Amino acid sequence: MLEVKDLTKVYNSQTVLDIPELKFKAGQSMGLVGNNGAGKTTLFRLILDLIKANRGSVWSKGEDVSKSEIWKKYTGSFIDEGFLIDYLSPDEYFQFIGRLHGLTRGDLEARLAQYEDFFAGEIRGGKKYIRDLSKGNQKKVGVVGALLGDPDILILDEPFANLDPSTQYRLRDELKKLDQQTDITMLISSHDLGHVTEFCERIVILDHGKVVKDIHTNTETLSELEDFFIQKIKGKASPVEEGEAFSESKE
Ligand SMILES: Nc1ncnc2c1ncn2[C@@H]1O[C@H](COP(=O)(O)OP(=O)(O)OP(=O)(O)O)[C@@H](O)[C@H]1O
Repeated sequence: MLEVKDLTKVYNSQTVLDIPELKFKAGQSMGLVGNNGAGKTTLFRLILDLIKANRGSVWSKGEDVSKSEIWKKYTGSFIDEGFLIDYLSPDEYFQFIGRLHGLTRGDLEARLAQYEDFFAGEIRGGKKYIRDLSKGNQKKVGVVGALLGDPDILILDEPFANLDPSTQYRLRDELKKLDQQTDITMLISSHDLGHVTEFCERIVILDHGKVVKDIHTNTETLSELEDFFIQKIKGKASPVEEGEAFSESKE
């Protein structure tokens, strides 16, 4: 479904991402974790063809994302506010996204109605431009915008950041529901280990641009992750742990 091959990104002579191989099968949900600067956003930007790799490629349903546009139709994503059109109101923005996906007004309203609780009455029907919304409310607009096209692949960079606790739980439940009820492939980065272990069947840890753990989520995963990051503070975390890689036969 989605495959990263021998992917390298270098900034200022420093290799910030180096992933020999990473595969996601259709319907899989992956939580991407790692400390600040680990390379999570860089990986997502490369998958979305927003930046150019120094080496390697990303393949979506058999197409090289840097050489094809087809994947854009079935991929929903929200990386940061740069994805928004800040001089529009949220409703205008949703209408714009709806038109991109060929949704009728009725379809759009039906899809937006599902997120009424998530919006908590602060997003729709107002006169504010997106640029005047709080960071958390901008995030709500971006995340829902990414979901409106009913994507096969969903990529969200730190969707829980800036959201109040109640909204974080709402979003977590929405993503969990999506994971359980659809065949969507989700790649979600987060600094909240609890949220991603709650609904992602697979957790990948990036450290200094490398995949150092690739875990099938189980009841021990949260404590394994906590232990990994605690060991990092103590300077004891191991480099790439051989044999931990997610089985390739999953693909
Ligand atoms: N445009 C750029 N120019 C130079 N260096 C960059 C650029 N973009 C990212 N980097 C560097 O690449 C590394 C990885 O950054 P990235 O944003 O991918 O990390 P991250 O895991 O998403 O971090 P965070 O958790 O803080 O969001 C960092 O050292 C960052 O400074």
